[in-house]
Amino acid sequence: MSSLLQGVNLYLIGMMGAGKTTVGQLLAKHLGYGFLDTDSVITQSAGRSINQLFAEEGEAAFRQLESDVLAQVCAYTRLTIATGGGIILRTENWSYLHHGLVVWLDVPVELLYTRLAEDTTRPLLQDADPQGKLRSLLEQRTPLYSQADLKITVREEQTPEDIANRVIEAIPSVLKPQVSQ
Ligand SMILES: Nc1ncnc2c1ncn2[C@@H]1O[C@H](COP(=O)(O)OP(=O)(O)OP(=O)(O)O)[C@@H](O)[C@H]1O
Ligand SMILES: O=C(O)C1=C[C@@H](O)[C@@H](O)[C@H](O)C1
Ligand SMILES: [Mg+2]
Repeated sequence: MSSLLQGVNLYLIGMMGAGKTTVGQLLAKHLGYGFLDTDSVITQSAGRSINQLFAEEGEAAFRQLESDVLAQVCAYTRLTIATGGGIILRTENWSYLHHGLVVWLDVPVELLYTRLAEDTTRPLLQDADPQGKLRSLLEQRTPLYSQADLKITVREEQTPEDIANRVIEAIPSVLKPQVSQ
């Protein structure tokens, strides 16, 4: 599989709680790739949590940091990159994402909500109706997530390892082997 990918980066996109970070780490291991998480790069370099960045600088400033990180990351190869759930919002980010193979982890809202119900680290879910918020964000974002090269629909019983394996199995369907002359 690594030889088919030829070092092309894998970008995981999808909603908060979709499993981009969890599955991305497994995929990197399977592919012999490095792993990066844009949210972690941002929080480490800013020395602040995502909640703090949203509260102190605002969402727009966070989105700018996210674009800056993505622009830097795409200069490297052999990486699996877990992105933030909103990376798909800026058109300019797509010019970077399309340098690699983009995989959408599509997870039903009910499952996202179960996973994140106790989680306080996602500022956009600090809402009176977090499940409704997830539903409306997914509705707004679905046309953007749909621009991925690959869509992996996730069911409740699938473990992160199952999902990583499904991604690996699906890669050949979007990458044609190069024919040697
Ligand atoms: N297939 C799975 N089965 C069960 N739990 C999972 C699965 N994938 C992820 N989780 C759990 O769901 C939670 C959210 O996963 P994760 O942080 O990987 O999502 P994310 O897509 O990176 O979210 P964000 O966009 O907010 O960074 C974590 O607690 C993780 O352990
Ligand atoms: O879906 C989103 O907009 C977000 C997802 C997270 O990964 C973080 O990037 C942040 O909480 C915003
Ligand atoms: Mg993540």
